[in-house]
Amino acid sequence: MAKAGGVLKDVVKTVNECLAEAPRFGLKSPKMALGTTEVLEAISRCNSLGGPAGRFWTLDPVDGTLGFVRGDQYAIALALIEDGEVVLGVLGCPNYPMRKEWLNYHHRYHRIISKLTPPTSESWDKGCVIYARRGSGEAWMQPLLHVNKNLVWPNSAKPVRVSSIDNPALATFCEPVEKANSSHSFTAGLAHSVGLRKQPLRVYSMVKYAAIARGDAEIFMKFARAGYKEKIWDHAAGVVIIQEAGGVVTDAGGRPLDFSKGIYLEGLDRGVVATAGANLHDKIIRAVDASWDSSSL
Ligand SMILES: Nc1ncnc2c1ncn2[C@@H]1O[C@H](COP(=O)(O)OS(=O)(=O)O)[C@@H](OP(=O)(O)O)[C@H]1O
Ligand SMILES: [Mg+2]
Repeated sequence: MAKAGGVLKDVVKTVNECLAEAPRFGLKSPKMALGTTEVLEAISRCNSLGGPAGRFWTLDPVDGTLGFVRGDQYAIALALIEDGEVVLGVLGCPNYPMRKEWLNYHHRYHRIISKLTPPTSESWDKGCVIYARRGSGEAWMQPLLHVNKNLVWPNSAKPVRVSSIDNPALATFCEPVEKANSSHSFTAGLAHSVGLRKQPLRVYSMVKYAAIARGDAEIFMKFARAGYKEKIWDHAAGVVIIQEAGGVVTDAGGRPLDFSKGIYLEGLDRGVVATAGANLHDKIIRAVDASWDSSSL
């Protein structure tokens, strides 16, 4: 209980610190700091079940729970959904490495490497926030700088764009780390049939979406076991970010993910396929069709 009280105090403090920053974004701050009851009341208003009409936020406070507890990749994913369409997506990726090769390393190795390689002054070591607004044709990446052990968020976002690689032999595909979350054997078969030559990049969480948007990988595939229903908060932010960065995201039938049916991606056809471009996307979708019936999914 004492611990929960401490967390609540921290939450109230953080909420008020954020509200005090509102004028920087052209919004009004409340005249007085909010008390615990008011913050709890605001939180308990979060009861949307989604659906086709209206406007709501969807938040995954820790996406990639396993990655988080292992000190590896995880994401904080926030998206705004309006009338069933994702209109804004923000992905906080606190462990996203500056160098894409580091995404491959085992996290313990990565930790050692990052200790041995001090961050350079104008660059960053790890951690970024990626965001995009529907229809803007742009996605942005704000590096998180670690200054004197504190996270600093200077206003220095850079545009990100998907990779221009469309040759499968040069493309990297990423997928969930856990076999239980997506069939590694099915994606290995697909990879072989479309001519992907590189080892899969297995990364926890929606950092996979971030990797496609940043151009650090070209393909993301997830094929969960039959009966598993994907949740909107595990995809919404990533989908709009990849699309605005120039990529393609659909289900395995080539249809857009449907965020208008409540908390699940109802009607999702087999799995999720995100790619940097249309050519890779066509190839994957055709390969799924060709091999689906003989798969055990
Ligand atoms: N059985 C099963 N099949 C498919 N998907 C599942 C399954 N169980 C959970 N989940 C959801 O997948 C989210 C983690 O997906 P990842 O792509 O990060 O997978 S992995 O951790 O890299 O293996 C994970 O998100 P978090 O709970 O936020 O970690 C779940 O929402
Ligand atoms: Mg999640």
